[in-house]
Amino acid sequence: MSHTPSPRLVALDGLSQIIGEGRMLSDVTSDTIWQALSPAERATAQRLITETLRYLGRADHILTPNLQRQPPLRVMNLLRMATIELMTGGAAHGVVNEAVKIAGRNKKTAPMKGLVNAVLRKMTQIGDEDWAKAPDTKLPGWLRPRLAKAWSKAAVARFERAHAVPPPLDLSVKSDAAGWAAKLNADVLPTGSLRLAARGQVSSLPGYDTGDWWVQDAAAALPVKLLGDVTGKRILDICAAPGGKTMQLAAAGADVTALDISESRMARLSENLERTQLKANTVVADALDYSGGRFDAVLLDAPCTATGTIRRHPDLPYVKNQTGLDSLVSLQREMLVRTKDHLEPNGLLVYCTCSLLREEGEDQIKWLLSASDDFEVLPPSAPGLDPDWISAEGGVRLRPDYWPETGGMDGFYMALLRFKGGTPPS
Ligand SMILES: C[S@@+](CC[C@H](N)C(=O)[O-])C[C@H]1O[C@@H](n2cnc3c(N)ncnc32)[C@H](O)[C@@H]1O
Repeated sequence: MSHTPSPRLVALDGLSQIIGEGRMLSDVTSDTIWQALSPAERATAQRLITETLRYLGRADHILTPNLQRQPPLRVMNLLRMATIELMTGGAAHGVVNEAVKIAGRNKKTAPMKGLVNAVLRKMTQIGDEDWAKAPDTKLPGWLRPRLAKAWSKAAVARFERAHAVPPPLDLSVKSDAAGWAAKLNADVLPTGSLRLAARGQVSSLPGYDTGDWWVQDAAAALPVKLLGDVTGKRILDICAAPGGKTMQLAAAGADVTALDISESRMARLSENLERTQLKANTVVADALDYSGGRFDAVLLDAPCTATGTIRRHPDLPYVKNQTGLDSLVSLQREMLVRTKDHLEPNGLLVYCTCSLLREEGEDQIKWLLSASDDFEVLPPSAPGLDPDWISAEGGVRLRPDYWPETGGMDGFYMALLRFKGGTPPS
């Protein structure tokens, strides 16, 4: 008898930790039990978790009329996972049997084997149309009203629609976008990123080994472009890891210093630089303590709720909360103010966050301008930048419901500012 755990069981444990304990998927997958799975099994377990979280609202809508009362969370998660597998092409017999077996393996859930079997058999009768008609997964209570107030209820429904669609694969290329688009059968987006329709093993695509491109959502690639021509400029990239923006800056000819507090994430940045044969000075430090002289430009990609990336990371709504938001807003403000110590007079600052919340975007720039006379917002310009994206205070607001016909984009906020020079040192 094999002692290796099944991917479905590992996925169920992971799911319960994400939904029940607010652990991040990236954290869960680093547990030792995941190392006992083969790479293909790990990919299956990860896909099961991601899809269950993505379609959880739909699964609950279909499951609820078949349940007299809500079963314990682990059983509910087992039913959700199996239902979603059934509705996305899983073989009925195998999915139902395995779910019943998993229920039987745990003392607490074993008495509910019959329920799991009966409910899932009903799920095998649900047609594709009913599944497609079921409502999208709703954003959580701490986030939904806030986003509705900022962007309207209709916009939030469109965000939820966008979150239900698996995102395309976007790449940033070192050079020759058109040539790489032809080799990879990709489209060149208006902002210059490549978009591949087909998903698959990224590392087996042409150009991966030679480091000609890296994975980066089109929205995440825009902040660096606001800096214009960076050739020969000294640029401090604060909160740089794993290095998507560092690589863009280095590829564009800047002399980059990449700083991040996390040693392990910085190790990934170094690996990425090595693969792409790009160069940057790397510093592991707390941005609030760093004093490394003055630069021509600073890019601050501040830590945030990452609510703009929910379509890529459907675990985020379970992991982040209101308390987290409040402390992130304070940290972002401290980091913004500290950029004065790193900028030459007239130096440029790009502030950005992958958040859908005004609190971490528009409001931060408004706050900075009201708290200090040292900065002014400059009009943003970049290839493909739609004037409709420009917000009242002069930043750029990107949302997951933009570009719906070509596969959407991550939510992001960015603003370009000029440092006027500040108070001369006494
Ligand atoms: C949004 S991610 C950066 C993504 C990166 N700029 C890119 O394009 O690949 C935010 C980063 O902020 C870093 N971070 C969080 N707090 C920090 C601090 N106090 N000082 C420096 N870096 C910090 C995290 O380790 C994380 O890598």
